[in-house]
Amino acid sequence: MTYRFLKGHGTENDFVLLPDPDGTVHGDLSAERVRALCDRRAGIGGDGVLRAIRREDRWFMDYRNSDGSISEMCGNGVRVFARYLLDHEGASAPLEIDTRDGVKTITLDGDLVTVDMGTPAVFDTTKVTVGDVVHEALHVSMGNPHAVAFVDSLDEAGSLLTAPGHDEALYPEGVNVEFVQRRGEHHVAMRVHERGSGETRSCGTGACAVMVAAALADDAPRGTTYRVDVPGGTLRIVWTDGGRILMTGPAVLVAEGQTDL
Ligand SMILES: N[C@@H](CCC[C@H](N)C(=O)O)C(=O)O
Repeated sequence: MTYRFLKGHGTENDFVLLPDPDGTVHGDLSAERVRALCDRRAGIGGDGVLRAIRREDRWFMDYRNSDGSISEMCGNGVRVFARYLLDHEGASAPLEIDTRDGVKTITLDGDLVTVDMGTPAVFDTTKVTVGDVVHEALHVSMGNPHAVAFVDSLDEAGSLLTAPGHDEALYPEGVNVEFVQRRGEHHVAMRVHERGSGETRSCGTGACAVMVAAALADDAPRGTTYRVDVPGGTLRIVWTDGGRILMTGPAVLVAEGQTDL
């Protein structure tokens, strides 16, 4: 069967988007299909799949990592998803998108897309390991799990071809690990190993977790905007007086086509 897809990215975190308004085109969307679509040599290529399902008055983002696993939330993905709804489904901002982590509100700032990512949950510190080196990391949930480790140089993250070691009991379903280097006042840079996708060029929820860890370490007043550089670009993130995280960044659709993968 041939079906429609679009390809897009947010700070080079890239996705295959599958329009499936009635939820009937893709059935259960097997992990095998997701892996085939995300394969960078034999498929379309992507860090994950965004399936767009219409549910009564809202669209639902069914997000899958490139290994076929399901995650609660994808920050870059939801901006790309919003771009699709704005450009192809007649939506206008502000708009609401349903996710496994609840409803996210989207606004526009010129070409950039802002997502209200909700309230972070901050837990105790934990440990992550790269080779023999143990790093202290802060456990932050942005709906999905993160461990944020500050380093003097992003090279300390190593190749990130394999997942950093982590506390299996704390993260029974795996964790996204961010390594952060300070670049200046309210300015950090990060690399990430994403659960289910490996090292990616950006992770929106990861950048929010990093901002939260940096703001807590800096004792920064609420309302301070942080610049978070990722290998694929820059995100701007603020922790509001109301305790919510707002993330602003690009969202681009680059291709559209038909596939029978
Ligand atoms: N790239 C995403 C996060 C995708 C999900 C993550 N790999 C997980 O398993 O939790 C983002 O931009 O937030």
